[in-house]
Amino acid sequence: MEDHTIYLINDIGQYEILNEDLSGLEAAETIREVPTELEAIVDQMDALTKSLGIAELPQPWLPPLAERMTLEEIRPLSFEQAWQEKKQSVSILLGVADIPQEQKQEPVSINLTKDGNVLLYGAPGTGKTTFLQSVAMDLARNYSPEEVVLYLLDFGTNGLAPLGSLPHVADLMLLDQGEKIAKFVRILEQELAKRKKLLSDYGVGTMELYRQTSGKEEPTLVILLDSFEAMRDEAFEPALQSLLMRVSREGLSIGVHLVMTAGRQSNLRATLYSNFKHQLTLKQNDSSEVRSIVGSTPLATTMEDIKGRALMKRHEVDVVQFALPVAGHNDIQVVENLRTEAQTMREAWQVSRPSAIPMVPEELEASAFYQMPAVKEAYAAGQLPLGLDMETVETVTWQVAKGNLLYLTDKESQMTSFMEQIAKSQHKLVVLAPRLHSLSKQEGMELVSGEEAVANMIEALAQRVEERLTERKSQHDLTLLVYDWGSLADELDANSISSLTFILDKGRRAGYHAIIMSDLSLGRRIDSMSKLLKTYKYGLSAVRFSDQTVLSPINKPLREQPLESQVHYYIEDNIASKIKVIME
Ligand SMILES: Nc1ncnc2c1ncn2[C@@H]1O[C@H](COP(=O)(O)OP(=O)(O)OP(=O)(O)O)[C@@H](O)[C@H]1O
Repeated sequence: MEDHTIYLINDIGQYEILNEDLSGLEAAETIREVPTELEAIVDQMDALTKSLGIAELPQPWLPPLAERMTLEEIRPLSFEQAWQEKKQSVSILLGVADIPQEQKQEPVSINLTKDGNVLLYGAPGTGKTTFLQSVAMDLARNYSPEEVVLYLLDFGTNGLAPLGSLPHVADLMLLDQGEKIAKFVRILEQELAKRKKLLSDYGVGTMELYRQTSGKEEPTLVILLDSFEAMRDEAFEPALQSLLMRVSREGLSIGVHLVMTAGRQSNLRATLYSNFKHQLTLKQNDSSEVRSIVGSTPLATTMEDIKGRALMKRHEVDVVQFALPVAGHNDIQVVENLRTEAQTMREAWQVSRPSAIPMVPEELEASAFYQMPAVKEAYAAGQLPLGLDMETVETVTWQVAKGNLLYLTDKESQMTSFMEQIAKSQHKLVVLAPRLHSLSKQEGMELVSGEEAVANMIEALAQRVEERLTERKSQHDLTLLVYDWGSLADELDANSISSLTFILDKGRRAGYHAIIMSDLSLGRRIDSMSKLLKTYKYGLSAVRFSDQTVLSPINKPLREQPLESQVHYYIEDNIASKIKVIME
């Protein structure tokens, strides 16, 4: 509290009071705050103008931008209705811009069809993930899943997960799903190539012209990527970076767009970020970082520390408050409401949804495999399903026309398990096994073991093959299973081996097809049957190519990784691919 008393200091240094204390404060019992003169005058004028009934003049400036707003508050809409309407282009509503020099605040949108890609930077916790949530919700409410398809790459803190159930979302990928991301890259590469070809077939330069000339339409694909920097040093990084580069460069004309967030511009290559027409930034710790993104502006040093408050270069650099995707008093409520609305949209969309990135299950249970519709169909059609293609997830079956199938494995348990799988087929089966084996007799198959019995069976079969060849019967009649050739070979004499070689070599033309299971000792054997097997280019291998020399396709990987559990090589026409099998 200030003391306004004026004193005279006399010759002997004493204080003499010169004025009277007019504050009246001595009378007050407790004094907490004294109004300033300005406040007292303002209060007095306020009371006076009210008592005289004088109306307030409008303020010459707009109130400051709201710190929280939702998309719905800026532009209310019903998604059911919006999905029905045909639109010329795809745009996203970001929030509201403050333009004090023009005394206005206005909604800000970005037209993806026209401008392509968006890149938002920001220090940690400034609102990057929320921005992507809003972009996804705005797109989902305005465009049907037939018009816009979203791919979500969530390398941050799972912030995009609540959007997963939107019917527009083809798939959601997390940082630790490298295999899925690698597959996503391949799928998108194919999609880009397909779209470019569509345009060239019709001799047009944009998707809009393609729509007009062909009468057909492709959905706009939007890739939302949160936390660009987080993918550093991941195995998929080079492939994904090169895809992002391609999309940022070529995506505009073919309707594939990128909306991405990152911390700092210096973490990206200039060749990448310069392809983004719109680069925006939330608060940064360093104002020079802000200037390098939006250009020189005094606003760089005065950015307020408000969540979702950004700078965006339009005609000038403007301050923009991003809208929240949905209402909610706190983050938990926002996430809850996001989930609910995404689910409501999913239920409302009864038409087909975009295809997810096909992935085989981490662990393929035998029971689940046999329940798969495609597997059931294959068995019903008389085929033998071998496993699921790792890339397409389609069922791979034994193509009898391609020849006898060689199965190489160093585990007997895998041979037994494969045998059970074969026994479920409708083929007429004869199994030749060594004396010691762990096979149990299965319905529908004739199990022969022991030297004599096997030798007799081989002679009988060889004779039958001769007869059928003369009778010109070539229809698939019998499947011969040679179980554990490595052990069986040691039990057979030269005659039996030569007859067996004859059955395998000539039997196919007589409808006698064979599956041969062997351990890796096959590589060292020099009998006629083993020599024949070593010429096979059709088979399954449970071991790496670097561990065996029998099956050696032309596309052998240079640096071969160990095979993951339940993954085998499937070699057809000397080309290898990976399949997931139920053999463990
Ligand atoms: N537009 C907005 N309006 C109001 N609050 C917001 C807005 N955007 C974000 N927030 C709030 O700011 C906080 C951080 O948001 P968000 O997680 O999106 O930031 P981030 O930059 O992605 O963080 P990180 O760097 O940790 O990934 C959250 O509490 C969120 O609710």
